[in-house]
Amino acid sequence: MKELGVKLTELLAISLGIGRFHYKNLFEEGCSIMRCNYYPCCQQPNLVLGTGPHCDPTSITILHQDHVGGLDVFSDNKWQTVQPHPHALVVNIGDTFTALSNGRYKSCLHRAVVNKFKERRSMAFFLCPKEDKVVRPPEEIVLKDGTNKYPDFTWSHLLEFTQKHYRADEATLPNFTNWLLSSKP
Ligand SMILES: O=C(O)CCC(=O)C(=O)O
Ligand SMILES: [Fe+2]
Repeated sequence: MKELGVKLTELLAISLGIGRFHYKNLFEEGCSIMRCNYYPCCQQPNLVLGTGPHCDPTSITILHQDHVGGLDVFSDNKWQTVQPHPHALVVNIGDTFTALSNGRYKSCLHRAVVNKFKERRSMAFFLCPKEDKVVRPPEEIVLKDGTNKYPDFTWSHLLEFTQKHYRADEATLPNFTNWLLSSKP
């Protein structure tokens, strides 16, 4: 999975007009995360969310959902179902890649809903940078954009923020930025 994730960063780098292997080093030695989600059936699915609305704080998520379905993404101002496909994986951009692309790639707001009749499983692979390496967009992009939209940070700091201080939601990145700037001496 990590190999696939790193390949995806190559495609993203090409699309940004920077060197294909620009992000390779950052991720190759990173300690990525695999999460297995289990959603039991629920008598009152309208009152419950399997996973509340959030953007993944990580860089790229590669998700496999079973045939039941329940993943929604927020797009064009509404929640839209991502239909499960047995031969397809879902790839989402996370907050760290938003920062790495100076905001050109937006992290994807999503959630998982439950249903009354069928339990559901999904597996999410989160590509993470090496913990102590600095997350910073490429110089070429910052020069073109005229500004660095986010302060430099390390994945270990964002991980700490989302594990100990803040439950990931749609505003993790701006809140993390404020936390980082206010906690710096
Ligand atoms: O179960 C799903 O489809 C989504 C899970 C998810 O968003 C996550 O694990 O971060
Ligand atoms: Fe997620």
